[in-house]
Amino acid sequence: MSTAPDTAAAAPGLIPATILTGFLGSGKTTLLKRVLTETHGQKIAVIENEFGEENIDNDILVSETNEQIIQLSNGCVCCSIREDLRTTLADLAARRRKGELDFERVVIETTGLADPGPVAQTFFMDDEIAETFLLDSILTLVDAKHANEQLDTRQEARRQVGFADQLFLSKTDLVDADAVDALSHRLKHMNPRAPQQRVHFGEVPIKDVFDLRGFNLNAKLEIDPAFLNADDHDHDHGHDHGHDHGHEGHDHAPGEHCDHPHHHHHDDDVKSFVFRSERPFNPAKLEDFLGAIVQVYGPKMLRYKGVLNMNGTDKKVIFQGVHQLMGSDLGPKWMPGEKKVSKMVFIGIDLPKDILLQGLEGCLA
Ligand SMILES: Nc1nc2c(ncn2[C@@H]2O[C@H](COP(=O)(O)OP(=O)(O)OP(=O)(O)O)[C@@H](O)[C@H]2O)c(=O)[nH]1
Repeated sequence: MSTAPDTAAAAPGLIPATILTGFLGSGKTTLLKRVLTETHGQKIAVIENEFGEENIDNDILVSETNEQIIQLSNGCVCCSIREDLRTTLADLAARRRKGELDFERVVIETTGLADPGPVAQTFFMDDEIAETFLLDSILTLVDAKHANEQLDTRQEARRQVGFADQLFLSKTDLVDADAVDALSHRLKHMNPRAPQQRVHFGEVPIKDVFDLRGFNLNAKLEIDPAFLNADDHDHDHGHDHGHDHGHEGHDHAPGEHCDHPHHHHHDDDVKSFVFRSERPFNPAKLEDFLGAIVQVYGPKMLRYKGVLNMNGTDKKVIFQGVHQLMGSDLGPKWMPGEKKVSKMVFIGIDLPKDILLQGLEGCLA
């Protein structure tokens, strides 16, 4: 059933790789999930890089597809675990050669705070990787509802736009047409090279996602002279991660194993923490509590998501939000024997962790 990609002949033996990026909550997983569930006959290996230690996207993705999903957690793929990405790619290629794995392409979903530059570098810096993989393109999701603020305040968001070979504008349904046009105009100024396309809940034809061959090293060098200078990647162009690199007082610091702490700015204000419980939630209490919390802290709540055990259903409840906007879906059933543990991750700026954790505790049935 498997259809060989028609561009395979152009690059015999090289496995195309796509980097999927975009700020927190911009719709990366939504788009990827659509791509994985579409019947295109292609086998895709997915490398997921999750912020924080909980692999919630995995639960969302794996539940409905049977693709090969590899998790890179406990760090951000663009810095502290870049070596993990290299070894993961090398390992995937080796297992494919041995016939243990069967896939035609790789998608790397970065964290919403990743700088795509160093991720892309991996494909050029290492001979083994360069001889096996071909960086097809960097796709960047832009959240039409929140992009202006993100671009104003977050360097990562700007760099993600700058590096894109293709820009997808998500959530245009949440803003009026003039606002989308204005955003589009702004993006055009930032990256005139990347075509823009509006996507509604990740709905995009597969031909607009794969085999773009948009990655042009020269174009990358234009925006980033340090691009091929791996050791320097976080010096010269202000690799200004807002995320947390394992300094005191931080919980579940995503960059705990970062071995270049001196390269990073230490005024990191973005932190994450996890709520976990084996007791089910009372849905009404939870809704009231979260509704009240987002009224107050919404602007600081960059991203929150979880897989919840909720009274009244035998299915997992997939819950997520960005700032004041939140929503939930019913996922697959809990498997027999599976521990019904609710997990929620919050990523935000100066969030009142204790208030949130205690409040959630109070919503348990
Ligand atoms: N209204 C609207 N919501 C969308 C659209 N695309 C995605 N969403 C919602 O936005 C939220 C975030 O989507 P995800 O796909 O999880 O975003 P993400 O970029 O993977 O998030 P992180 O991995 O946490 O950075 C979810 O609730 C989606 O259902 C869209 O086009 N319109």
